[in-house]
Amino acid sequence: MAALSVAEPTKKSKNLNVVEEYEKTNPKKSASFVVIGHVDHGKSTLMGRLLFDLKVVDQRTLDKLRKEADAIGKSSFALAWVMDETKEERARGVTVDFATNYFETDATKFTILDAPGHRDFIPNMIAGASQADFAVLVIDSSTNSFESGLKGQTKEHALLVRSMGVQQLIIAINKMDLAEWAEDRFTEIQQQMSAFLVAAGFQAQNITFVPLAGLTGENVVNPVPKDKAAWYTGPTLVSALDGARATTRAMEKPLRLSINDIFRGGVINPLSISGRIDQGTLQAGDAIVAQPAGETASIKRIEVASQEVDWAVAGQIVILHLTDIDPIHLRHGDIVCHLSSPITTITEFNAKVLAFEHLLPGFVDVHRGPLHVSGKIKGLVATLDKSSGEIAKKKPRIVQPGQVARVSVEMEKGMSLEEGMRIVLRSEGRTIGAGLLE
Ligand SMILES: Nc1nc2c(ncn2[C@@H]2O[C@H](COP(=O)(O)OP(=O)(O)OP(=O)(O)O)[C@@H](O)[C@H]2O)c(=O)[nH]1
Repeated sequence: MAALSVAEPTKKSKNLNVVEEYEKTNPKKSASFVVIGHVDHGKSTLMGRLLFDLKVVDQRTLDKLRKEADAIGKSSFALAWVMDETKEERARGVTVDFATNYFETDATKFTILDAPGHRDFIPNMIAGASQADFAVLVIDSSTNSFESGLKGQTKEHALLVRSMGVQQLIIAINKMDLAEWAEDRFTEIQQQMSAFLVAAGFQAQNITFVPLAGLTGENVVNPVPKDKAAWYTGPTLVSALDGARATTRAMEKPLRLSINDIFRGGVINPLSISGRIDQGTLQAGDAIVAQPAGETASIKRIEVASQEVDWAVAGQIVILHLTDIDPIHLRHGDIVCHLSSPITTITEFNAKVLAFEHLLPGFVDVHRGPLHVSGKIKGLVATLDKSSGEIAKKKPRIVQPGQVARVSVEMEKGMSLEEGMRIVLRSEGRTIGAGLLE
């Protein structure tokens, strides 16, 4: 008698044309963004306000947070805690996902990547920015705050997301209540920021400025009343978010999904992974390989936003339940590909990077998403013009902070990388540069 197999049979693929299936659904646009800005400029409060006014968070939750905040004499923090609250909620649920928040408007499904308020903000921000379609830069407009932010993280964050390939910015000029909704204050900040951002390589038409107040809510979801700011006729934050250009969904490209989380040992789903599909499509029954582990598996079931689905496309964050896999070698940060078109694993590359500190040939850690490998900058190929990308100077001896340069890098071990991927160079725990693989 044949031995009984305890393994569940591999699910048969329906062999769908996923791109066609997707088009049939007449899909809503979807977009993801990071929230950046100097400490205390109001990032968390603004996102809390947005989620509350869009009714993602209900009055009861906010009342509860208000009570807790009042109890420690910090009533204004209730809105800022909304993001943490939704995170915790999710952590208690079954479909634990990374620290993101979802919301929808009539036009768009949004993902807020990298909820602000993390202690270790820069590395998180880099990870978030490397997946973002655009960034919301929050600036405190009140007296002296904008100015001190400029010396602090306002510029640094803007440069950082630019170097990670983010091209669109929404500038939330916040705390306008404290600036008494003064038009000249808004204009002053807008002019200074525009000059800086254009010099940093953003195109003026890709930057939208919105005056608002996260704490009191004007111009976030609801327009500012005319008696407060008759001079402003532009969009609210939500309409600016809706107006952001649609994601270029790289659906036709080979599947690439960076593993964000691995869940082992469930009874129904012994091995599941989550992550965002950066490009390509997938469907139940697909044969996949995680690189560089080289671990193969079959997709048994797919979940998107807690719903079981037959397929998923670039831009979606998915949970994949896998079979036929030996999970030992799977790692956070591995890239899931179709078995038929795996990503290459390389040990050398050229990259276009923005320097945060002086760059010289020498040792660096190369980070891609959550993974990193030791390596070295072999050579400084050229410095580049920030806006045109043309060569400014060949073989510089050193690259200054703020400059963009092409560098050649060698790694001690292979990493799965390909053109267009975003990498970060760190040395002694500090980010010294970030950019794109060429
Ligand atoms: N008056 C006024 N105060 C605000 C506004 N938005 C935020 N604040 C206050 O500014 C302080 C900082 O707000 P947070 O939302 O914690 O700032 P953050 O940028 O998220 O701070 P970190 O996460 O620590 O970087 C809090 O006391 C808020 O209540 C606003 O629109 N008006």
